[in-house]
Amino acid sequence: MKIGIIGAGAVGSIIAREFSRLPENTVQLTLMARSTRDGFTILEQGVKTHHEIKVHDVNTVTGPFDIIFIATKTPALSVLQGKIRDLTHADTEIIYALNGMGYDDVFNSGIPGVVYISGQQNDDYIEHFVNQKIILPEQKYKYTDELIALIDNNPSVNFELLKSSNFNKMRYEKLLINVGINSVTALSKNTSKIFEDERMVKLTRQLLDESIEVVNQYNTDGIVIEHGFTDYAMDMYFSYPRSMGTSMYYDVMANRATEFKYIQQFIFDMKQDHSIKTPVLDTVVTLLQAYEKK
Ligand SMILES: NC(=O)C1=CN([C@@H]2O[C@H](COP(=O)(O)OP(=O)(O)OC[C@H]3O[C@@H](n4cnc5c(N)ncnc54)[C@H](OP(=O)(O)O)[C@@H]3O)[C@@H](O)[C@H]2O)C=CC1
Ligand SMILES: O=C(CO)[C@H](O)[C@H](O)COP(=O)(O)O
Repeated sequence: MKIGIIGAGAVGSIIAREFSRLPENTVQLTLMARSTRDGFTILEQGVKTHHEIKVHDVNTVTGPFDIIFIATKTPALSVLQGKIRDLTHADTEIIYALNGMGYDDVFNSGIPGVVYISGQQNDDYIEHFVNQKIILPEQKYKYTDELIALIDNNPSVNFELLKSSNFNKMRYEKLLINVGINSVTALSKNTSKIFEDERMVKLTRQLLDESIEVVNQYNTDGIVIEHGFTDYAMDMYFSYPRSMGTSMYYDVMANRATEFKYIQQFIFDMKQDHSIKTPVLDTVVTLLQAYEKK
């Protein structure tokens, strides 16, 4: 089976590191990014390890692959639209290893994923904080089912690639997790340290409460997010290392475009009338929109 991973940052490198432990006679792996390099270094629990997994310039690669993981940032999706034809065949399964919602139709055979991998790409190494898990919708997959079986039968691969019949709810929950922490870390330009401040906790809770209300009132998937989800999300944030940022925080710190269009803006756009007052969400979206104006 031929697997391509586009994106060799915090998420793509962890996927590549784990899948590279699958037997070569079952999986041929190609890791791609915007530029070529001979490998990458991951810092985990204070230890740096170099992995000699070649990163190819995506523009020099031709497929076709049976499975492609897209682990870029969402602004790259439009750039990849032209390239993807060279990398796929009629049955290629394209898995979005991305945060956010609203981009599923960019590729015809796109499969959404809920990504729980937390890390940060620095200049010469990638810091991995917690989790290595991707959840997919419960359905039959020609190639991905085979990959899941290979992972399950290889104890050296420490990666959870799961299917869940509860996928739609999990996806909204991950979106809400990102709306909460990504907004406040990006806009304060600070890491999870901000949750030492009671006012930041209160603000984040209000943002989550408003966003949950929007999701519950307007989603068309029959999803109900329990109001206790705010406590669950806050407990998750409190458990993060204080030095851990979010992908949106790192984007803002590096003065890059953010993924707000498919995260905060997606929830904001769900509102079809003014029956729900969402002052914190509205302010967050306005500030992130203003940040994008270059
Ligand atoms: N970081 C995190 O903790 C988490 C991130 N996510 C989500 O996962 C996705 C990936 O995030 P993350 O790994 O942090 O991102 P990074 O910024 O660390 O890495 C992005 C990678 O995509 C590559 N890339 C960007 N544009 C293109 C392009 N046009 N063609 C080919 N490659 C491209 C970059 O290439 P190059 O290296 O050459 O610059 C880089 O390797 C995002 O949607 C993010 O929100 C989800 C959960 C956690
Ligand atoms: O859920 C996570 C940890 O696994 C996320 O990494 C965390 O909530 C921050 O968001 P991002 O996905 O943008 O890094």
